[in-house]
Amino acid sequence: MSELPPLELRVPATSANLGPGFDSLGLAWDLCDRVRVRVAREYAVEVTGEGAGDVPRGPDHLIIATLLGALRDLGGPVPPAVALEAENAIPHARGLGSSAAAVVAGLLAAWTWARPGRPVDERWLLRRARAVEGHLDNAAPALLGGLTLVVPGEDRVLRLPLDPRVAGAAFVPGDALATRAARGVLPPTVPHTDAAENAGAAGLLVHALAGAPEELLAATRDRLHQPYRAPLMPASAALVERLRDAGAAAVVSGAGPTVVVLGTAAELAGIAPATGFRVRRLRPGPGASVGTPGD
Ligand SMILES: Nc1ncnc2c1ncn2[C@@H]1O[C@H](COP(=O)(O)OP(=O)(O)O)[C@@H](O)[C@H]1O
Ligand SMILES: N[C@@H](CCOP(=O)(O)O)C(=O)O
Repeated sequence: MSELPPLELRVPATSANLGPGFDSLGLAWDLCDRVRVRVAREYAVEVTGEGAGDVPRGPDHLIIATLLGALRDLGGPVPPAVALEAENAIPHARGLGSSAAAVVAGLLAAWTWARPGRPVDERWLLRRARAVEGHLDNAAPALLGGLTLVVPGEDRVLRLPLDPRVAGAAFVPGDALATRAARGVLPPTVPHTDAAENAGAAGLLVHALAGAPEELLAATRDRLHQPYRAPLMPASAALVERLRDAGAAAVVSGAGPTVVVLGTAAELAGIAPATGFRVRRLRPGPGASVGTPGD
């Protein structure tokens, strides 16, 4: 068991949905959590940065629980305990994919211990991620980086072309909102006209992100989730409206309450701060990586 090597992982923040691509489109950012795991005699968890005071310190820590469950699924080896050190940069419960990043970290660590030297089986990883998360639009870009598309119901992911001029600006509010709560307010059915608008906008968004950033404002309209969630995040909803009225392609990141603006770096240079939000400038980034410390 002690032959299992210590591992170091980096996993990015992600914005899922991007407006009309509910549960299907997602983008990885250059904002990463760093995690180290090693076999230990007793559980030990050291966390700095985001969520440091809130996350569990034992086997119920999301990364450790995911790692142990996945090792069992892969037929072991399951260590007696795990020591984990995390430097968290991704805010928790703000719509930037912190839980998907943690799940991808746990799954990649499990695969590396159980199948050393073998490239990760994407279908296995996505199936496991969906079992924990319930949707894959964060886990896919967290794993692969860049812009990704998943088709709900299929454990398959496509990496889509992304114009290198595209960047982002995230407005992160102080208040948290659990994704589970934000999914809970969505209605079981939506009007046909709204579904049709979203289908068209999602297609236009793929085109805009591939090389037509001037279309981003029209391409980021959403009727499927943001209107229903607005009462849970009134300040974010008001900010989206204000930014869009001023011509910026603002959307709710994931299930919110972070607001993200998509545009070229030149367009985003003019973005002003908003009261009650921390602003973080973002660039699209690579997917998760795993190695041994010091690699
Ligand atoms: N790095 C992490 N380590 C441990 N737990 C985490 C980590 N990231 C997220 N979590 C758990 O997931 C919760 C947030 O997940 P969720 O509501 O899906 O929001 P989001 O993924 O948008 O940040 C946190 O409150 C915490 O319980
Ligand atoms: N499609 C999901 C995305 C949730 O993303 P998160 O970063 O808020 O966890 C949804 O909209 O519920």
